[in-house]
Amino acid sequence: MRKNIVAGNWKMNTTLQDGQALISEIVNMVQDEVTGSAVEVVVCPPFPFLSAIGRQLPAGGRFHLGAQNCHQKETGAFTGEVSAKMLQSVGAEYVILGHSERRQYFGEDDELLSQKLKAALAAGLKPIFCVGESLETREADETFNFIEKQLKDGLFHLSNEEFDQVVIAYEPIWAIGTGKTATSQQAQEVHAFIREQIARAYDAEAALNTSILYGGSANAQNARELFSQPDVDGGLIGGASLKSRDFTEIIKSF
Ligand SMILES: O=C(CO)COP(=O)(O)O
Repeated sequence: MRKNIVAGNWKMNTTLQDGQALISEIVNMVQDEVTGSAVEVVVCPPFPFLSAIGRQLPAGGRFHLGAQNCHQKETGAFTGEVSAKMLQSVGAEYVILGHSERRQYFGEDDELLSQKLKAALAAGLKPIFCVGESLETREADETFNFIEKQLKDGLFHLSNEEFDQVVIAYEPIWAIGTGKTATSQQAQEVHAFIREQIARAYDAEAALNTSILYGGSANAQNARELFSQPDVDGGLIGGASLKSRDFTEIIKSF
């Protein structure tokens, strides 16, 4: 079901203590200041903090717990890895998959991501599936072709029922951590294109029902303008999710 979502991707940041202080501030601020608007908040801390941070989220409210990755297998001899089922068992509801940092630094390709998607869905997790082009691709005027291929090869193999559970995040690589946000027009253009591709691969209803988030230097100053676009249903926030005031302001931007 299409919802407004603000998700914080903490990446490899904070200690347990810093993370607990951060989430306690965020929960208090959001509870005090965000009253009416129907926006879901997903917090994605590093693996070791999931349980502890999850316990700090008020149950049954707008807060939800997410992880940043999972392994494609359910169990087994994969030293150092974490399965989707494990994440589910500590309270995670979402998992980010296909982030450009995973694709770039850990060699995750469409084939592997397809397996991870299946594993996440089988464990009852909702994937936040990321797509996005590099600066080179944008400058070569290949953005739409590139996104189309990422969706086709990575995501559109899912059944209708499986796809229903998926949130998509458009994260142009050139905007991640660079302070260079996509303009609201650039974001809207790609989001509308993604929706069109969903309609083609599934149907119009699936397209209308999918939440599509923007990520890449989204902050307290530009969130309102980005979120006002008709096909932008929220944000996947990196740096600004580590500052309680900024993250709360982004949540308040709806
Ligand atoms: O990669 C991101 C979220 O997943 C975006 O990161 P920044 O908000 O730090 O640019």
